[in-house]
Amino acid sequence: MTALPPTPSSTSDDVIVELDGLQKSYGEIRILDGLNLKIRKGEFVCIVGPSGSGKTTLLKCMAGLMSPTAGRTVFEGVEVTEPPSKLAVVFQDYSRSLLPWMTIAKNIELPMINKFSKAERKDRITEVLASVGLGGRGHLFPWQMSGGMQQRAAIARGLAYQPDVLLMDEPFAAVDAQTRIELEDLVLKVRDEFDMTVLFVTHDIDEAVYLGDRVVVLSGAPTTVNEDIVVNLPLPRHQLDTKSLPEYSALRNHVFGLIQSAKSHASIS
Ligand SMILES: Nc1ncnc2c1ncn2[C@@H]1O[C@H](COP(=O)(O)OP(=O)(O)OP(=O)(O)O)[C@@H](O)[C@H]1O
Repeated sequence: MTALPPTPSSTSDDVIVELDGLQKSYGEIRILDGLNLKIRKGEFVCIVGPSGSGKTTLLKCMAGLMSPTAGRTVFEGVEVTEPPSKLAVVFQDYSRSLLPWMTIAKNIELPMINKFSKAERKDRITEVLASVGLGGRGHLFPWQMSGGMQQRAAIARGLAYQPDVLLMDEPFAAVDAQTRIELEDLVLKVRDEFDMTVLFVTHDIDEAVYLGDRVVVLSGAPTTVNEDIVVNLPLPRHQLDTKSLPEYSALRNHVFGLIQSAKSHASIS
């Protein structure tokens, strides 16, 4: 069997996001059980875990959309107590995150209105639409676009104010398989273009191993980090070449095994 890469060393000066004993309970039920994690600038970190392990809860706490019960998230050296301006979130449900009565250009402009001049906003809209393959489509309304195009628009909106960190919660779960492949490669491209750190939650183990520089595997709730795996697959990733590598199969099998074991623990306890 191919040897698995080592667990990353977590001490580094260029840590951009740190989870420090993050705990979250809903009433009496503890979901996140003291998570510790360091994410370095420029990393693409995928988070996988069994259904109900608290992935969305974790992202909401990191984004300042929800307060933890204990512990904290530190973003660029500052404890998160409200949504940080240099952090953007892309959710799974693009149909609810885009406003249907506004064109795509207006949707993208909205979060920038009090931050940039009109001319700057116009330039940024043009730039991000081109980056996500929607150049010249800004005049369309969301309901005039396919699901894949709407999700591209949602990504463009996240990119428009040039966040340092992009949090993505199952962003491609609602699109067809072909579109999903295109969007995976799109997100790798914009990560490089915009020099961003990406934290990407997914159910899809293949997707996590394909995209990630690291894959963080969560246990079942009450959730801790089960394993933090460095993905040493060559860059740039390629849908066919990367997925044909024995190292790719070894990693995906390893992650699959961890999730299965977390699920069986969850059903026993
Ligand atoms: N606002 C809330 N109030 C009470 N319980 C909640 C709330 N939000 C989530 N939960 C519960 O917390 C647990 C974790 O939910 P969460 O959505 O974070 O998990 P997840 O890993 O993202 O799930 P999935 O993989 O199914 O999307 C679930 O049992 C859920 O029912």
